[in-house]
Amino acid sequence: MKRKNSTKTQTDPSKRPKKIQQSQNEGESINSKLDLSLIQNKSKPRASAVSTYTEGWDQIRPKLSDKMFNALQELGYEKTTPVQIATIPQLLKEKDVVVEAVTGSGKTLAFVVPLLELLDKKRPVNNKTAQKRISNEVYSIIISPTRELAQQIYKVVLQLLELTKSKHTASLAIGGSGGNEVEDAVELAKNGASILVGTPGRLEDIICGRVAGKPAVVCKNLEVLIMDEADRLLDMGFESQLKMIMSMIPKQRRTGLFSATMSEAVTELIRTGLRNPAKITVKVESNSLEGSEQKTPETLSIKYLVCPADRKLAQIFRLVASNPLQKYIVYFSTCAAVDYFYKLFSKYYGNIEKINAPSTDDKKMDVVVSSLHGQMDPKRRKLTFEKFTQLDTALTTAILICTDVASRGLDIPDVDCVIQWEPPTDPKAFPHRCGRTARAGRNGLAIVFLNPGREETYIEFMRIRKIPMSRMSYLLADLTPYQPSSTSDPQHELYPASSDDPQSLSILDHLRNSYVSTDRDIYEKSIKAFVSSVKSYQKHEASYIFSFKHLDLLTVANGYSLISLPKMPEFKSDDYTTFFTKFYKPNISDFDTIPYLDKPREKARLLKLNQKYEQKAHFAEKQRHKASDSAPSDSSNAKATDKHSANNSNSSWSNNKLKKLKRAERLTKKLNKAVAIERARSLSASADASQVDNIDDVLNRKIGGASGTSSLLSVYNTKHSK
Ligand SMILES: Nc1ncnc2c1ncn2[C@@H]1O[C@H](COP(=O)(O)OP(=O)(O)OP(=O)(O)O)[C@@H](O)[C@H]1O
Repeated sequence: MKRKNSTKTQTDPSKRPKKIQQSQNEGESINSKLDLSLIQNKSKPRASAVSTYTEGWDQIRPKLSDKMFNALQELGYEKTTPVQIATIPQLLKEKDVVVEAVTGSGKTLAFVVPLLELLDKKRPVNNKTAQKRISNEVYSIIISPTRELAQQIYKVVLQLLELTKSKHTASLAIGGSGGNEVEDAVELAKNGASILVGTPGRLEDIICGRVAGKPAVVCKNLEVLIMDEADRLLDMGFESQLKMIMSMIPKQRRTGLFSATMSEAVTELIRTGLRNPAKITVKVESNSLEGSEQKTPETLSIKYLVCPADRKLAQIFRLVASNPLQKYIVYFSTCAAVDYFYKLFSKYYGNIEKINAPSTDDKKMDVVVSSLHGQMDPKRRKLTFEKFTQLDTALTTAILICTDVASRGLDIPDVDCVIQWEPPTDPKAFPHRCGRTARAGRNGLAIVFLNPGREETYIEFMRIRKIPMSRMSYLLADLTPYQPSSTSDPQHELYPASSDDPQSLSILDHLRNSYVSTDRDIYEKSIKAFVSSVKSYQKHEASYIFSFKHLDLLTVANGYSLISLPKMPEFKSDDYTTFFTKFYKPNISDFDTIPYLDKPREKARLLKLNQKYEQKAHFAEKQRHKASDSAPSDSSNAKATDKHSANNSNSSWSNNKLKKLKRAERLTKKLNKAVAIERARSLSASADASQVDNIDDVLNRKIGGASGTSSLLSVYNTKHSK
């Protein structure tokens, strides 16, 4: 892993790619074989620190306009990257393109530059033409799968429009942006925008008129359609929107599909939406895959770390401790897992809740934790993304915890390390996640955790897909790499026995005791996170590697610092006992007693709980009346019972009565409990929220385990207190 004073890299001009093979022929693959020898450089990278520089912008044919050339120089883009030198001429020559090039290789400029140049050539906007132009005309559409990526592309477009002093305009069309959709559509209908950048659903609304009742824009003179992350657009189920948009725009247009990974599904899109496209594939010569190319940038080092699921958290904390003042992205598979681990990380690093708040002075913090996932409010997503992007790692360590919503296309400068808690369910997402680091020629490290055993096959699985990985050593508590002794059990070749690294597991107990069992919000999040992650594991496309039946669920649960196991069919009844004996010795017997730390929320919860018990009590009383009305007298009942046991007869009448009586007896007991609780509540009704703990004490004593797990815990506690 890169140390703080080691550097990100810049290519020595003398070591520029020796050979870039290009084909101007349609349908022929363009193979840019790159010699990516790098040199260390002590300074922070500049925008131009692209190790894959090839030719100058002036080498592009047909030539770029002077104003575009100058704008690119002004932005610090001194040379083109291979994908740019290969793609821009094709689009300028009005050819359709399908472009596959590794992450961080500069695909955005590869379509934005020719798009602006084409519009200036084919649809110039000046005083004369402006009069001829239909006011709400759109000349170009760029489609992106996510809001964040659309916003990022939009920024690049605006920057170049401004620097080239273009009269063209651009507009952002993304769902849930917090704006008024109707107003936006009316504004577009009035003034139009030469370029629309957006997500498929929102673009479809605007183009097909779903918002304003009729199309907000006129597309009959549309020149260029770009679909970025094309395979992802299809994976996300946007095919119908894409088809609808394509049906509303002229067939005589230029179309470009871009991604770092192309899938089978894209073939159909190419067939229906593109006309004889040039296929451009930028390949990277691999050092690790001998004689072959790889599908990830050469400056990206991908490592796997094999360890049991309950050591991952400690490994991450140790990694961060051994490499502070860096930017980390940690991927989880579900939104619920992100929410939970965001809380745990923030608590662990001691800056909970300040992080995503707008007014925080991040610079004062040592470790800034933030989170991002698709179910977050769009405004918060935007804010978090911007803040993480702007954080300066000279002053702070920054950790972004996220789902795959942040795996595609996002260009966050200076991300040093990407950590994957587990491989993504869709193997295609893997290089995209890794590719959030090592962008534009900088060095970067991506680490993926693998459970020992079957999951280690993933290394070969990725190698076949031209994604090389190497092993990373397990970090010990003193932050040195683990080295097995010659006498070590072969099972512990990759990581030590838990008895040799007790700190790794004691971190989990610390988190449980300090946070999960003291804050109901975190406790509930822990359960949701675990359940959602287990479900997600079952969805792995490579299910023969990620075999659910081989997953050690109890170790996974321990890795989540759970204090109770959720009721899931996947757990056998003795799993509960195993968990509470082997992994966690609970110090809590009733989960109803865990309070929300947020006082109004806790008050509302207690009120609800109270109502629940009142209802139960009411019901119990009704049942008792019913039972005593219809039951024979005690003596006759006793007689019946005696008779029943003496004769061992199975008279259905007496059996039913007996059951009813027993039920009534149970309900009466519950009623008595509820009455006692009610009494305790009315005593504390006038008490303020600070007395909540006392109420919990009462609850703790009076209410039995609410779930199967709590009863088990009670059994466990009883046994141990003996
Ligand atoms: N010619 C260039 N010279 C220097 N930097 C460049 C050049 N072109 C692009 N970059 C920078 O490279 C970074 C990555 O570019 P971009 O986001 O377009 O990559 P990408 O290929 O689209 O990656 P992904 O597949 O992850 O979406 C950006 O920060 C961009 O500013």
